[in-house]
Amino acid sequence: MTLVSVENVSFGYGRDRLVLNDVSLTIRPGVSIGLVGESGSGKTTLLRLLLGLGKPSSGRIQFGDQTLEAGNAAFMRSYRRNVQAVFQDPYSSLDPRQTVQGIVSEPLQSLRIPGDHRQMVVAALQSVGLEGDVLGRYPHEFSGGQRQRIAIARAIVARPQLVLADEAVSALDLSTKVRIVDLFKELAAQVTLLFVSHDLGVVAALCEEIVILERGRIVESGRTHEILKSPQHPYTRALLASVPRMPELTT
Ligand SMILES: Nc1ncnc2c1ncn2[C@@H]1O[C@H](COP(=O)(O)OP(=O)(O)OP(=O)(O)O)[C@@H](O)[C@H]1O
Repeated sequence: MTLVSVENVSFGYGRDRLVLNDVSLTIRPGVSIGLVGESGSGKTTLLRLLLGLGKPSSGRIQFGDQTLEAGNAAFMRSYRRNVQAVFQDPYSSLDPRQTVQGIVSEPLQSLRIPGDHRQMVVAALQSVGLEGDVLGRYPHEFSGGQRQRIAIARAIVARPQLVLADEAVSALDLSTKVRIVDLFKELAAQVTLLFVSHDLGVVAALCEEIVILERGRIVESGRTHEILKSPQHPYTRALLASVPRMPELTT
């Protein structure tokens, strides 16, 4: 079964250079995938296309049996219900004028999801390790790690099938990073993750499968432990050699 498939997708911002070149990958329910590559390899661009924030120059993205079409409002509503995102910077990704209640309930409101929103928000906050007493507080009252928990609560409150995380732990200090990676690990039992990172150590700790992107092309993909054990492509070997692995994350 397939949740989302990226089929032969190419994309360029300008006319002359492709930032993504014939990229194909399959996201299956329950199988978290790490998308790894150096800065500029096209990870964020692929995530933007997966969110419907841009259109492939060629190829397509399928959600079930439907093709992702950013202009199709009805499709996008059901897609957004199922596909949510967490971004890198927990300082800029939360609206400073909104309370935690407002921030976390935003997908419920914009997707017009019926039910007791307050209760759903409290449940989402609890599953990221925050208590309901934070509801009336504002982002500036929280640390970076707590803000990232709030952003994760917002991503899971509508019970999506897939969460796209873009360098979601990169801006955090090491001990906070370890705790948020642990939280993502717990979440991976309930929701499929596409975890974008330049940090192979983090991805190895979280994802069953890895896709390696080099300058817009997939050079290697497969099961994480196999790729870590015997990387086939020189680029993967170079990435493995250059990334400091964190022992507490790789067990
Ligand atoms: N809005 C844009 N307009 C033009 N070029 C862009 C734009 N956004 C990204 N690029 C270029 O596309 C390429 C891929 O960028 P992208 O941000 O997708 O890579 P990345 O792997 O996510 O890198 P990073 O880890 O640094 O975020 C880079 O060469 C970048 O300069």
